Amino acid sequence: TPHLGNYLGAIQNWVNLQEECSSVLYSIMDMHSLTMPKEPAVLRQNILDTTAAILACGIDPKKCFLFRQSLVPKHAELAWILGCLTNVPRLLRLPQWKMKRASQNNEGTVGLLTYPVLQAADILLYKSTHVPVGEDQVLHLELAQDIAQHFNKKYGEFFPVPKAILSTTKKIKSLRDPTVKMSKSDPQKLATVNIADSPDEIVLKFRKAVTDFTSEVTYDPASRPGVSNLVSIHAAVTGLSIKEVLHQSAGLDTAHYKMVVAESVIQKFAPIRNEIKKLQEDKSHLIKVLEDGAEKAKELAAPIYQEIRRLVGFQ
Ligand SMILES: Nc1ncnc2c1ncn2[C@@H]1O[C@H](COP(=O)(O)OC(=O)[C@@H](N)Cc2c[nH]c3ccccc23)[C@@H](O)[C@H]1O
Repeated sequence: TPHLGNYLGAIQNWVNLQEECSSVLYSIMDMHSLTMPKEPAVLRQNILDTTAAILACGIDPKKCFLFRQSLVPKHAELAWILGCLTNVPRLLRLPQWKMKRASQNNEGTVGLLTYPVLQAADILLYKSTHVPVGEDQVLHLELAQDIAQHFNKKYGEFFPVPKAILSTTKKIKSLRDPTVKMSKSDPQKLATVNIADSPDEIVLKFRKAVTDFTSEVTYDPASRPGVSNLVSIHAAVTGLSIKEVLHQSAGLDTAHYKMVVAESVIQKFAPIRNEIKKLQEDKSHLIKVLEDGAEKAKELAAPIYQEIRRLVGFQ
């Protein structure tokens, strides 16, 4: 299920975008998910849980395309074509490869290495013009832009060069190591707050959050990354500015402040958590949402992919 970073850096904006834009696609990236080893039963459950969470956050399949990536096989087909336009050294330089490969005994898989190419295919298969992402994904989007330009140069102007819509929320950091981003794949259970966590889990994770030896609450990400991360989270979930949050917290020590932030997170996600639980009970509804969305996505992709086949010489 999504974590605080996903919600504050991404999903919150997605809900607004579906209101503002006429053609918006959101996808449960189950093929990307395989890049980190998973038991089949776990993956199956994650797909449904993520869908329930996304719907509970306010994504409305009537206002957007919401679908499961692997139900639209053209993502993989296009990734192959785009992979043939991408240099291996470029992929080897990407920080996510280096980081995640380290967690696989430094023996990353082909899937992990070429994952950003699949991401480019996710975007270009629909001739997308704008991609809402957090700043951690900027390098991947730059790769998609370069691949689009490379394709256009080789085969003639075809893909729009997709632009990032960057979220205003800064990267949310791990609660155990505030120098790295909060991440789904973090092996430390206390590092990542999921939006469906129980109040007790949320309190525990914030209580154990790594800060420093100064008890005052200040915002200085460079020299005090731990407490500054808490301030960022507090501001983002309450909708207040950093200044307002600091003003409210004047006089608190970090131990008390952690509980204030935990409480604000609990408050923010209580209704979403209840809605997730309700949606999880209706598995067939979740499956149908993803299948209906995939049919719509396939229709949108078909003529574009047909043209790509012609351009590269498959037809
Ligand atoms: N700690 C954090 N703080 C703030 N924002 C964060 C944090 N962690 C994640 N995000 C944002 O959440 C979205 C999904 O993140 P993923 O890492 O699953 O997201 C990823 O790993 C992508 N490769 C998924 C993907 C696959 N295909 C695509 C095509 C277009 C856009 C995205 C994709 C992202 O917007 C990300 O910026």
